[in-house]
Amino acid sequence: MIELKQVTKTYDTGKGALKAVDGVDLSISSGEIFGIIGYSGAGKSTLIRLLNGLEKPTSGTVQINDQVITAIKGVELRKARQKVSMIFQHFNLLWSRTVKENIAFPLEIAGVPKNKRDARVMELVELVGLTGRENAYPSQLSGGQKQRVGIARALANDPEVLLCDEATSALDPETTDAILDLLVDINKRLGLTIVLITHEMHVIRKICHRVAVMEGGRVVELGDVLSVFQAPKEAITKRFVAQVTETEDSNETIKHLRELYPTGDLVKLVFVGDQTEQPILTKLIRTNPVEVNIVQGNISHTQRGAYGTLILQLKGTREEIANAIAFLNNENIQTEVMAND
Ligand SMILES: Nc1ncnc2c1ncn2[C@@H]1O[C@H](COP(=O)(O)OP(=O)(O)OP(=O)(O)O)[C@@H](O)[C@H]1O
Repeated sequence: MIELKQVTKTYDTGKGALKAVDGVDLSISSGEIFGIIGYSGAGKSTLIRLLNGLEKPTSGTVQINDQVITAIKGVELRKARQKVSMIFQHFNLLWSRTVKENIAFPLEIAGVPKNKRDARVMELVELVGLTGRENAYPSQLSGGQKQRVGIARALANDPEVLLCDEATSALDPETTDAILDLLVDINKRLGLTIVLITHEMHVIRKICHRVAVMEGGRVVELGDVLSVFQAPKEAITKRFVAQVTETEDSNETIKHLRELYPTGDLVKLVFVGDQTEQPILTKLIRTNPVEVNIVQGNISHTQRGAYGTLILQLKGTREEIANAIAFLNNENIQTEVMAND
């Protein structure tokens, strides 16, 4: 539904030309929650402005559904842009208007008559969980409530795509989670395509289906969130993944665990997707005479399933331990012996 082909955006700065976005190819499906992550200056904001036609690429094309938005202008472009809405880090609300009036604003601009507007506003207020706060002013709302107004306003004219520009970066962790849950709910209920930019891997892990990692204007890694978390390829991706996973296998950690559990083998199990739902450990203990201790574990949940690692201490004869590991491999669990007797 969204197709970027060889998109480049160059800015003329005092010090010469700067490629903010550099040869980006992207294909985002309808109904997908797609995350773009990168550090400051990576080109995320520029890319998102290219998606809603606020910026024109220096070269390349941006297509949304069957319309190449880089090829249209004037009324046609304004119409196409109505299908792409946006929410912002600092909410961008009108401070002199109430919740209801803020949400009604895009409807007024679109020329929706007053009686229809009121009904639509109440529908949106309910959708984003603001019932009872309709007449409050933004200054009377918490950060999370302000973003709910931002979301309701963005949805007013039934967009096909919602762009989120660091939409939870100004919120505390608990409120962030509530807003992310709301975005997932809206994605499921309305089938809305969501493209979000962030520098927080937690946001990607919690709600995205796929992720693109940007560095220096380029997309350096792209994939299903679960695969990227399980096996990040680029150094920058590994740094982002490390934001939300423990690094259990540093030499120091292994040494520390060995001191705590001096006998048997320490074996790391890597789980992906459905396996985390299965009673693998119960089966292991029932079918193998080894003694099993759970030493450390870290299972995370993404929109595409769970992934994670578990470190076990396996005690028994060499043959019993080898059989237990073979059993796990047979169940499609990756294993790695971190230390043995
Ligand atoms: N209008 C502009 N004129 C000149 N340079 C710009 C302009 N907009 C962005 N840039 C430069 O382009 C590069 C990418 O900026 P961009 O804002 O897209 O990155 P970002 O990943 O969104 O970072 P941040 O999270 O800090 O906004 C930066 O070096 C920035 O200074």
